[in-house]
Amino acid sequence: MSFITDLQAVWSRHDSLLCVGLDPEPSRFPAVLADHPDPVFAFCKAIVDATAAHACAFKPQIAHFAALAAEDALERLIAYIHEAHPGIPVILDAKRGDIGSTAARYAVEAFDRYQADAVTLNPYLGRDSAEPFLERADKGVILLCHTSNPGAADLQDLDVGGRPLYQHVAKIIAESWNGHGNCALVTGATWPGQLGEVRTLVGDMPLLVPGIGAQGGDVAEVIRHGATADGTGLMISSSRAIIYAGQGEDYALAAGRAASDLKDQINAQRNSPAR
Ligand SMILES: O=c1ccn([C@@H]2O[C@H](COP(=O)(O)O)[C@@H](O)[C@H]2O)c(=O)[nH]1
Repeated sequence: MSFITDLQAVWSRHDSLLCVGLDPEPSRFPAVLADHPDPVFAFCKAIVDATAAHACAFKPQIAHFAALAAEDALERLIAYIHEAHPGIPVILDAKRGDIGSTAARYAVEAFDRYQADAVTLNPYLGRDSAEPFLERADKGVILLCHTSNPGAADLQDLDVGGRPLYQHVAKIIAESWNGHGNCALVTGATWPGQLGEVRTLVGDMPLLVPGIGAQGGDVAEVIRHGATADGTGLMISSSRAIIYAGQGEDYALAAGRAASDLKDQINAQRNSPAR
């Protein structure tokens, strides 16, 4: 199995395009974890178990672990997801990008140390910077194309020879970097027009779409502009709106309900006659 085949299988098995983001921030943890000896792992594990049935992927963001010196918790968490919820891909959101020799070490970090199924990369150092990741044909390589933040337009929308820069990124990756069929692109939910342009340029390539929930993206717009003809093609990511849905002892239950509700909202749009 590979990242892409696992993703296609879980889209169908869980009838879900929802990617659950894991961004632990201890200041937002429920009081019940205050004296826990291993709070980051315990919090994330509870969220994973409560949301797994509704998820097509998990996306831990590495800075949220590294800032806490909790890389060990991240390693154990990914191992736990593979063991307890096999077949649900883990995307390490690390946005790596560096010269080839360093990129090779980042690939070892993501795929061998952390055992991630896919990793996010910044493509702006060019093809050689992505090569150590691209050559791992069973792993997913998810490259920033049009990000969800307000400043995304500053550079990514700049006109370059009659086309915005992000469209060049989409075309180059689809036409040249995707020789192993293991590429995907990050396109933010908060920029639905650009999401639609990317979909047109890259065919059925999977798109990781952050920006639903805390950043205010619109589910209907994402499905309308981003879904493939068969109603898949998307990993629609939400972190804070799911993992901090509840503050009490039942925080994991609340996260499970938030994930289930968002999955249902997404599916209602996938099945809408207006699509
Ligand atoms: O364009 C991008 C790329 C990555 N992210 C990451 O996704 C989550 C979003 O968290 P929410 O709580 O759902 O807003 C976070 O880890 C970002 O680093 C993104 O938001 N936009």
